[in-house]
Amino acid sequence: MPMRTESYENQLISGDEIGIRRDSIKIKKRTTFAAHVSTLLLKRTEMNAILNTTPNAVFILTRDGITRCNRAAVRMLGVASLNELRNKYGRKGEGFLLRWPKNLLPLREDERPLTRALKGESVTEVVLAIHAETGEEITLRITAAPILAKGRIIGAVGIHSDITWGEQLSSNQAAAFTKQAGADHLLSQEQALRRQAENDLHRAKVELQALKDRIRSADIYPFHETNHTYHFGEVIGQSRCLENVFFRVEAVAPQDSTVLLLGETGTGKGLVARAIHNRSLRKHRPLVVVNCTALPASLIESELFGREKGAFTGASAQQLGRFEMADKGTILLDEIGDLPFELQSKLLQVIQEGEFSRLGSSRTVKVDVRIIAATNRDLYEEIRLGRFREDLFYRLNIFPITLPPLRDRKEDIPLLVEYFLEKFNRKLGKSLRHVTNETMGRLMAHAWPGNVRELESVIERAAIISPGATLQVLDHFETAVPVRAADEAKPLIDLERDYISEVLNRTNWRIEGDKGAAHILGINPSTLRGRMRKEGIRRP
Ligand SMILES: Nc1ncnc2c1ncn2[C@@H]1O[C@H](COP(=O)(O)OP(=O)(O)OP(=O)(O)O)[C@@H](O)[C@H]1O
Repeated sequence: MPMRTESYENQLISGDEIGIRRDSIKIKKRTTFAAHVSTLLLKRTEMNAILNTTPNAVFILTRDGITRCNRAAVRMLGVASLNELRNKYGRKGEGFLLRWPKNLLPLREDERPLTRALKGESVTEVVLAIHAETGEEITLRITAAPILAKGRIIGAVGIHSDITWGEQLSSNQAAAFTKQAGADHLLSQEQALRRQAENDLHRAKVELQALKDRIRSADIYPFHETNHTYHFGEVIGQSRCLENVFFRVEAVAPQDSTVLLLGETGTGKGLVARAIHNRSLRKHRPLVVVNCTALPASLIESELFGREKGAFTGASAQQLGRFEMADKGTILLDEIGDLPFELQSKLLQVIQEGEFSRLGSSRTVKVDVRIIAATNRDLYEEIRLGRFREDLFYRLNIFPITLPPLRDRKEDIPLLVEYFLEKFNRKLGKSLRHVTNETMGRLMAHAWPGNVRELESVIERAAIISPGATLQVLDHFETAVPVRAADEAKPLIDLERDYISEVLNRTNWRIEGDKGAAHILGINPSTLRGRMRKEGIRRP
C-alpha cells in the first residue's frame, strides 16, 4: 500500500522536524551549516529506514498528542496517516483501547504506558488490544520511555511489540508436546501437577500465615507502650499507689523501725518485706520468715522462741527459736493477725525489751532483731472482736505500709503479665510473646480477689496450655460482684467465711493442687488451713 506508506512516512520525520533553523545554530561559515544539515538528513533517512523496517509499532506522544508514528503503527491501527489516526482515535490515540490480560476493562488514561512515560516513568507492560487491520486480539509488549532534552521531558516514545505469535507458539508447543507425550508422559505430567499443587498449597499457606499475622498484629496488646516501669527488687508496678509504697519502703528500709505491712492476700507483702530487708544495714544477715498461720498452735511458741531439752514430751534436744536465728537480722512475722492470743504478750515483750526466754528455761535470751509484721486481716476489727491485743497492735503499727489490691491498680496488670510471661517462658521453656487485646481486656476487667498471686497462677496455667507465641487464657472470670441489699449486708469476715466454704464445697473440700480451693482463692494452702481453723470452717 504505497500511498499509505508515503503518508505516514512523511509523518514520521517530515518537513521541519529536524528542527534546525539556520539562525538557531551558531555557525561561522555557510559551508559548515550545509555540511551539518546534510549529516542530519542522512541520520533522518537512516532513522526512517530503521523505523519503517521494524515490525514494532512506534509512537511519539507529546503534550499535543501523538506527533509521530511509523509504518507498523498505522498498520496496527488500520489508518492511512497520522492525521487519520488522530481523527479516528483521538489526539492522544486514546480511542485505541488497551486492556490488562485477565481484565475486561480498558486501561484508564493514566494507566496507559505512553501517558506514564510522558510523566517521566520508564515502563514495560504486557497488554491486550484489537489489531484494527486484522480484527484479532493481540498481545502487545509496550516499552515506553520519556524523551528528554536538557533535562526536560519533551515527549515520550512507545514501542509496541506484537508478542501474540510467541505466546501462541509456546502454548501450541505445549499442546503438541502433550499429544506426543502419550502414556509415558502422563506420569511426569501428574508429578508436575502435583508439584504445582504443592507449590500452590505452600503459597496459600504462606499467604494465610501472613494474613493471620496481620490480623493478629492488629489485635495484639502493645506491651512496648507500657512505660515508667518500676522495678523495686522483685516488686513490679507502675501505678501511682505503688509508687507511694516504694517511697515509704525507701524511707523506712535503712532504719531499724518495726514495719507493719497491710494488704489483701497476694498483694506482695512478702516481696516488700524482702525489699525492706535488702535495703537495710542488716541485708548481710538472715531474713527469717515465720508464717503464724502455718504453724500449729501447739508448736508456735517453741518455733518462735526455741526450747530447752526436755521442755515438753518429745523435746529431745535443745532447739533455737526463729528469733534467735534472726539475731542481727530481720524477722518477718507473716499473718500476724493469726498469732494465738496467749503468745501475743510474749511477742510484745520481745518488741519492748528485746529479750525472751526459751520454752523450759527461765534464762532470758537477748536478741537484736528488726521486726516486720504482715497481715491481710483488719486488725482494728480483730481488736474489737478481742482476738488481737491492742498494746501489741500499737507496738507493731509504728510504720504501716498498705499494699493496694490489684483491682485498684489495673494499670500494673499489663506490666505484670509481661513479667510473668518472661518468668514462665524461662521456667517452662516456652516462647510466648503476645497477648491479644481481648485477653488483656478480660484480665483487666477481673476483680482479682487473689491479687497478684492469682494473676500469676492464671498466667502460669495459660502458659502451660498455650502452644504458639500467643498466650491463651482459658480461665473464665466472674467480673460481676453480687450486690446485696442493705438489710442483707453482712460483716466482711462473714462474707469471707461464706465464700471460703462455698469454694471448698465446689472443690469437694480439696485444698491443695491446681484444682484445690487454695489455688482458686489465690492463697497458700497453709493460709487456707489457718483460716478454716480460725473461722471454724469444717467439712460437714
Ligand atoms: N508487685 C508484684 N510484682 C511481682 N510479683 C508480685 C507482686 N506482688 C505480688 N507478686 C507475686 O505474687 C505472689 C504473692 O506475693 P506475696 O506472697 O508477697 O503476697 P502476700 O501479700 O504476702 O500474700 P499473703 O498475704 O497471702 O501471704 C508471689 O508469687 C509474688 O511473687
